[in-house]
Amino acid sequence: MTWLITGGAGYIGAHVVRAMTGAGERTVVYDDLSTGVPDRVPDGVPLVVGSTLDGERVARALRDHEITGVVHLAAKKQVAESLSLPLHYYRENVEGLRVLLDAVTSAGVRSFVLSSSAAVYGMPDVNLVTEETPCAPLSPYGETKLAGEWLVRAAGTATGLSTACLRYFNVAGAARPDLADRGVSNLIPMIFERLADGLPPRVFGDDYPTPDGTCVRDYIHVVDLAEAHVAAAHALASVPGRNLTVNIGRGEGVSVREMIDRVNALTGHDRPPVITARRPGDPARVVASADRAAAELNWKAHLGLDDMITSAWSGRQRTLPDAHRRRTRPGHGDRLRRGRRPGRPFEFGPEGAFSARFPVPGAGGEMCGGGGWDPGEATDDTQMAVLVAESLLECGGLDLPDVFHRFRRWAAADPKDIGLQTEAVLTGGDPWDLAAGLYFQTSQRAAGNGALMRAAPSAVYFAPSGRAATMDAARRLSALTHGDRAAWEGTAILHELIRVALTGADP
Ligand SMILES: O=c1ccn([C@@H]2O[C@H](COP(=O)(O)OP(=O)(O)O[C@H]3O[C@H](CO)[C@H](O)[C@H](O)[C@H]3O)[C@@H](O)[C@H]2O)c(=O)[nH]1
Ligand SMILES: [Mg+2]
Repeated sequence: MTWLITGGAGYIGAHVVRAMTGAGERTVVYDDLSTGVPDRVPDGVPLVVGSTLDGERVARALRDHEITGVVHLAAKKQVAESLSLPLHYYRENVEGLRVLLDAVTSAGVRSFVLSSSAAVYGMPDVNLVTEETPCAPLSPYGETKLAGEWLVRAAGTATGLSTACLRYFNVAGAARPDLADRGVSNLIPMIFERLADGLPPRVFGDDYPTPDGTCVRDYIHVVDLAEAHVAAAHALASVPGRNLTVNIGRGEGVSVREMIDRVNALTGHDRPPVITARRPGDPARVVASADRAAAELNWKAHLGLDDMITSAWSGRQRTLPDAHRRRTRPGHGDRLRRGRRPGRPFEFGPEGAFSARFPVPGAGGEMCGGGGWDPGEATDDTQMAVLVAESLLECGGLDLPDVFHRFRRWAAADPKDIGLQTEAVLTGGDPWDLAAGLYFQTSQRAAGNGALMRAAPSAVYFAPSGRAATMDAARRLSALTHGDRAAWEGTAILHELIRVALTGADP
């Protein structure tokens, strides 16, 4: 069979592609490259750049490559982000799936495997979660996964399409360092971040009703998870008209504290964690019953926690080497001449990636380059804007020390370009709330440009809160790197203009 793997350039997708080709299946990757990276697609596997919201492009890919099965992994997957951008999640995860299924059922595809999540269960009050445990998702993300399962099952029942919904538990690890997860929003990468920064890992609450008081999860190696897709593909092919829903976990609980201890031990650290407040919405315990997977898919996990940790650690060493190794900094020109680096969605995106994700009717244009930047490459200002956006979403609001910390880590990682003032403030080693002011006192100079250029995410984020909140946040974000009040006011005015443009409010 020939399988279309949507999201095949992503972290999990890249592993699924390799497992499927390893099992002798032909594969084609379909990915909008919003978070996927073309480098992850193996040689010899075609890559079609497109969104699943683009029914025409999907239909053509199904036809051109004579697709007989689909594994659908393309989706948004950040729980916190889904709380602030629910409509975006419904569009990408539900509408994107509906359009895809429309094309799939018209094209005569026989099998469909959906990437679902334990997030459909919400806060399950059971020792082991079976597929019969009631679904009560707690986030728009989990809702979109559950709604996706409904779409898939209904389409299967109506048309005879064989379907499998795989409910992933907590995925970790990598087959090879270059395939590792590049995100940092889950427990293992977050422990790594803290250790690498010389900080104690954080435990989000130790007063849960669990043996050591910390949350318990079922961690599954991405290589095992990928094999579960092969097993599902085979199970569907052997019995047409099947509708399967299966947990993909190990059936073994690991607490946050146990995880931190193990990471410390395996990576040569000795940093006891700090206990912080609970993260809202975290269930105490989510551990799979893996019985149905064994019975229906003849699959079970083989790899353990140590493999997950050590393989993820090797991946991190490879993708973020500069941040913690380099102490001496090359000159500005040298930095601008440096070649590729792993990065943001459109950095070095191949032709077509931008317009595929953001189709503008009537405009055939792609981004242009200049000033040492390639077309579609994220400049230093854009990189800082992304840091602001990530901090707002991950912290659930304005956390100035966190933003400054992200800026400083970015500056220390030798970015391709950085403003002189921004660099001085971020690399000087002064505390976050003093650094910009101290620099201004001695230099008496602080251009407004840098703080202005990263305005978009905070302006969009605070727009619903009104003018005062928006301008106040703008000033404080500006003040992280710029000591001059003129810079703060300029940034505040730009925020307000964006807010007015977005909401139609009276300026
Ligand atoms: O620095 C950290 C990071 C995480 N945690 C804790 O570690 C546990 C695991 O957190 P993750 O964010 O790694 O994973 P979640 O279980 O919250 O969420 C994962 O499982 C969900 C399903 O339940 C969804 O699929 C989601 O996409 C996926 O990230 C949680 O108790 C969390 O509070 C900490 O204590 N400290
Ligand atoms: Mg610049």
